[in-house]
Amino acid sequence: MDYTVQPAASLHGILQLPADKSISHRAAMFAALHQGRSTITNFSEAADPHSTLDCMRELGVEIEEPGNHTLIVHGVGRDGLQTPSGDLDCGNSGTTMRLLSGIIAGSGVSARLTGDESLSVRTMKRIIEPLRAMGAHIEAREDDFAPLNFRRDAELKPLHFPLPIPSAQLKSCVLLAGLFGDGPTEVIETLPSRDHTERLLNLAIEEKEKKRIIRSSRKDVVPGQSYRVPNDFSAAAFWLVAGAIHPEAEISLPGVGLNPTRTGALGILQQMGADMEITNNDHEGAEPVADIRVKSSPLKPVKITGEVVPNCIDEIPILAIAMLFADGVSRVSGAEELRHKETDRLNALAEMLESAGADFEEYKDGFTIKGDPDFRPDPAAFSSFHDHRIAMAAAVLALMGPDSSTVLNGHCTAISYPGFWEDLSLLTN
Ligand SMILES: O=C(O)C1=C[C@@H](OP(=O)(O)O)[C@@H](O)[C@H](O)C1
Ligand SMILES: C=C(OP(=O)(O)O)C(=O)O
Repeated sequence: MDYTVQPAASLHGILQLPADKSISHRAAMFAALHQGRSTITNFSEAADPHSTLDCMRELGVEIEEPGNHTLIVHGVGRDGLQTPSGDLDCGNSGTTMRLLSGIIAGSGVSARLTGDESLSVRTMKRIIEPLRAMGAHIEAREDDFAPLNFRRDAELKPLHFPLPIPSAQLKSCVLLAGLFGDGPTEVIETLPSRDHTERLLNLAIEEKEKKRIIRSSRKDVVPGQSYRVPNDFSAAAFWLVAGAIHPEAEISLPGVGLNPTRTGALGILQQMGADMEITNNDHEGAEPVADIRVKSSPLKPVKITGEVVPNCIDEIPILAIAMLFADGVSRVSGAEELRHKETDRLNALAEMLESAGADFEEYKDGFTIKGDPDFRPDPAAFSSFHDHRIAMAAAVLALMGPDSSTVLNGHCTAISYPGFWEDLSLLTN
């Protein structure tokens, strides 16, 4: 479905954001691996975490959804997963496929993991290699892509694994497989990526020579996952940028997850001069949360380099929109990973910004944008590339236009943010 976006005269309101997608996936998976009942509140209503729920049910885990965003998971423990009768359909969700692969490999259950058109062309070699080194048998299309077929005939061996890319999905996959092994599996991280897995599983972490060594083994007790999932910082980022670039804006976002391995975009927007206030700092389980308020702000250009990219990987499309309205040239480098998401996000941004008439140059690992506080995007029919984050970035850009624009296939926002279009109308009316 295509969505028409009218230019916004102002943006005002308080938004109840969707629950964090990364934490929702993990809450459901880890609750299943816990022996006993977990009650998770504020579980995400988005499509991706629901792909995870469907897979866990296929694996024999009883999950109740009594309403009001609550989930009751009757965990079966590490040895209680059952061979599924059909495929495990991971839908559009890279997190589901990569994390679940670690669990499937470890548990020894034979299973076939499938995905939609987008997920079926995302590389899985990164997880196949370490899982094979641990002893899992995996067959994949072209030895890289879904469908993935898993089989195992002996206990997994522990692995000492320096992460070749700063990916939280890869880190989590290996640590989850490690949970089933007798000896400790060690993942060595040089650039920190989101650490929800370590926090929620309470894994041992050693800091050594600026590296983090994270260990998992069968000795780790999988704790019950009874807590409230914080609201999604990655969803908040769209409104933080919209509020900062729009000349008549004030937006409040209560209860947002502010895990420091996720909030690179907050620091970047602060550096750009965004007028943001953070109050009511608190915790939901192992995760920090706070309220954020943003107001219209003159923005300065910024440089984002590879070291901070893992902490703002999903926010780079919307940060590019902020850069369009900054007073000068901004640059992003070390972000080649964006080419391996739901779509090639560097290419998608290039096409979006070209249709909008922006001054943009794409590189192999990033881009430069010549910003202008008076920039007005040309009205256009923006392609979403069926990628939720590209669709939402295009919508925020369209709010700044002189006339209405369209976001094609804008319903894909439901992958992470089912109420996105309603929230946009709430702010503009
Ligand atoms: O672990 C996670 O929940 C995620 C990790 C990131 O992917 P990579 O690990 O591939 O960087 C991120 O882009 C994705 O949206 C969610
Ligand atoms: C890349 C994303 O998710 P996943 O890898 O889980 O599909 C995302 O949500 O931006």
